[in-house]
Amino acid sequence: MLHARRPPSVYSQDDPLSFALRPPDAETELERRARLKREADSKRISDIIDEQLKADKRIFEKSKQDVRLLLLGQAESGKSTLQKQFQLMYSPDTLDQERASWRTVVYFNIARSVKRILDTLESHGDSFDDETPDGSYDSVASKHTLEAHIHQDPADGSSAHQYPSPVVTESQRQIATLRLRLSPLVAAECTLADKLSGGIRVSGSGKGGVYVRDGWQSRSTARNSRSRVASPPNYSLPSSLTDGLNGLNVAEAVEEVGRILDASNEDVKALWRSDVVQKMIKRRRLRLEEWAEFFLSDIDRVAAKDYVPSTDDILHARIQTMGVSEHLFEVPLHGKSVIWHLYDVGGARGQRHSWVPYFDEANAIIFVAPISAFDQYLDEDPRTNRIDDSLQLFTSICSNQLLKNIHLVLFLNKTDVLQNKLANGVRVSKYITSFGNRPNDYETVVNYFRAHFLQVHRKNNEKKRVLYSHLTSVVDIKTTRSIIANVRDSIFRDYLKSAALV
Ligand SMILES: Nc1nc2c(ncn2[C@@H]2O[C@H](COP(=O)(O)OP(=O)(O)OP(=O)(O)O)[C@@H](O)[C@H]2O)c(=O)[nH]1
Ligand SMILES: [Mg+2]
Repeated sequence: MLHARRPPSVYSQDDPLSFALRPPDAETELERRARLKREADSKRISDIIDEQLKADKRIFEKSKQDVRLLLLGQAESGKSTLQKQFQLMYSPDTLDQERASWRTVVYFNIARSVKRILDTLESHGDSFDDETPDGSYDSVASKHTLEAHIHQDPADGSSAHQYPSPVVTESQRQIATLRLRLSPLVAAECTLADKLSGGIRVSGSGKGGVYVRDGWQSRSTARNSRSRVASPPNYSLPSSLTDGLNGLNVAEAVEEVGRILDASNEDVKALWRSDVVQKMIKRRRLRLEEWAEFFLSDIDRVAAKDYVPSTDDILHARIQTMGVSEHLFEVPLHGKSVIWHLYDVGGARGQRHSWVPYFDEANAIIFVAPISAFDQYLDEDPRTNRIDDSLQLFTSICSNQLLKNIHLVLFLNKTDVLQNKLANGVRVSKYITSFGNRPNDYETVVNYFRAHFLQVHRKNNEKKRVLYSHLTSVVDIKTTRSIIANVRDSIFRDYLKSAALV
């Protein structure tokens, strides 16, 4: 075999690239130095690019080890509240930084609740006949059979009935006066909604809720000024105060609403404590959300001049999520830290399409179902019972092929609200026919609903995956903290197995 001898040159004679890089035959010393410098510069740049590529690859490899947790469930189920609890546990500083911006939401929640109370009173002619025998409203309440998923008209007793009274009573006169005096606060509701949403209106937002996207906090941060202008001495607020709200920036508008609330404090209290409102609540003619009662019952504190939202206030404040918002946390594991991506989604029907792109990469889901909602109907579709909707949604999550191998956790939430409803005599069988004659106590009701969710899971579980279920009240810091620790450990166990780290 012939072995051709190569010329003793570093530049191959045949390789076109080497040929191109070959120094010119007649190179001066100056040209040689310039060429070497050029080559050194190119190599330096090339090395930097290589390093960058390696770093990107390392980040990519590392991000493959991140945990991606989806919080799913219908609107108002408690997903964002749970996200706040994660934040409180793993990134409390960021919650502190946002604290001031929650004042806008709390004021908005109060203004909206006052408006709802006044609207309901108006539809009843500002009076309420308490003499109607107990249970008479329930004769029109529709019933639901969970197994059959039958949707009927809710007619839940909240529809408007006129109680015409030829004589204006003292109580009606009082309400009419309060309505007038509270008009600046009611008018402020619209402005706050606009400031919070950045002017975005979402159709089908039910009770007229406000949707916010990720990062709304920076838009609505208001200075918590301690040197605010003193409140007007009485309640006769000039209409220019509210007319001008729209022209103010967010911080100024919130300060202005703070002044209005401070001045209206006694009127809000009088309305909230009035016999007619309390009777309507007791007889379920007026149904306020959890957060409305929470803030109205503590109006002296919230309406105070130097009000700063407490952590409890932040957990109770209500604002609807739009789309999907991602929150990053460093969660410790065996002395190292793992990045958790928490995806908090909008749960209303019109928002659910935005969840799907996150299914592929997710490691775990917490499905949040509010079991207190047996007597409520969807804002988006008033014919659908909310527990029924939760069960349908859970069915589609359990049966989704993309989610077959995902760690699945179920939170049966709002147990405190359920307890209150049952203690106040609300009977499950009025809304859910299949509940039948079972005792209307907490234990029985919880077991009944839990059994329905477990059944959905069992029927859609070819892969024999475990379902971790918890009874929760995610506004409660202490219990939620220990449940989150429990969920974290169970997710990590699966995570370590799949990462083959044990
Ligand atoms: N009392 C009580 N209130 C709760 C509980 N969980 C959530 N809430 C309240 O219910 C309201 C709705 O909760 P969110 O966390 O905003 O609901 P969500 O699931 O994020 O709703 P969307 O963003 O519309 O999908 C808030 O005012 C919460 O404070 C609970 O367990 N008990
Ligand atoms: Mg939310």
